[in-house]
Amino acid sequence: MIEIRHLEKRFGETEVFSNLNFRLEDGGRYCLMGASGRGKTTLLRCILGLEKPDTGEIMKSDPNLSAVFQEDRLVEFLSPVDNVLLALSGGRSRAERKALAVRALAEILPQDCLYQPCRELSGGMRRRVAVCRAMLAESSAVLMDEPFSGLDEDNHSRLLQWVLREQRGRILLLSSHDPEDAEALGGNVITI
Ligand SMILES: Nc1ncnc2c1ncn2[C@@H]1O[C@H](COP(=O)(O)OP(=O)(O)OP(=O)(O)O)[C@@H](O)[C@H]1O
Repeated sequence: MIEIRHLEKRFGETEVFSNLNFRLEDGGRYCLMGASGRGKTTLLRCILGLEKPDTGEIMKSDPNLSAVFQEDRLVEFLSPVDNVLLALSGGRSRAERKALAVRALAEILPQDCLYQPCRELSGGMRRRVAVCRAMLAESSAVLMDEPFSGLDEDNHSRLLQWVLREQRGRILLLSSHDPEDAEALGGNVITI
């Protein structure tokens, strides 16, 4: 569970948002919507603890969150498989973790990309790696900032369906400008 109470954020004299209130339930799917510049990225950064709100509270029942940022933040010289492996915690053998990463990536990327350095991949492929890494990480919530930007329609809907299948009872909160994403997430829209 993540609960936001009376949240306010300003940058200097500029108010980004104020008196923001909502609650995200475990297993819930939520689409964060709002015109450009309304503060979606700032809000996600506040929830992730990367930005400090000026007033209000953010309560999390579990602090382990995973994220996809607007930029991919991949390790460029590593392959998709190795990037995803970096996010997989211990508890399983390396061979098991690798099998998990390969199986997941093979569902959303062409097979011949799995072992290429990420810097050689297209923008859309890199996006899919970033999404896969966040979804496979152990976390209680996955926060994604416009995760489908740069993807064509086919890959967009395939990746979205894959994300929904991989949710595993966690909170899913993603920002998007696309009403079809909101609909696919069950119509739970948080407007900012
Ligand atoms: N570090 C910062 N310093 C000053 N102003 C900032 C900072 N970060 C964001 N802002 C401002 O806060 C406002 C909200 O920005 P934010 O990136 O959160 O919006 P957004 O809704 O995610 O936009 P988009 O849909 O274009 O990604 C903007 O006016 C932006 O210029």
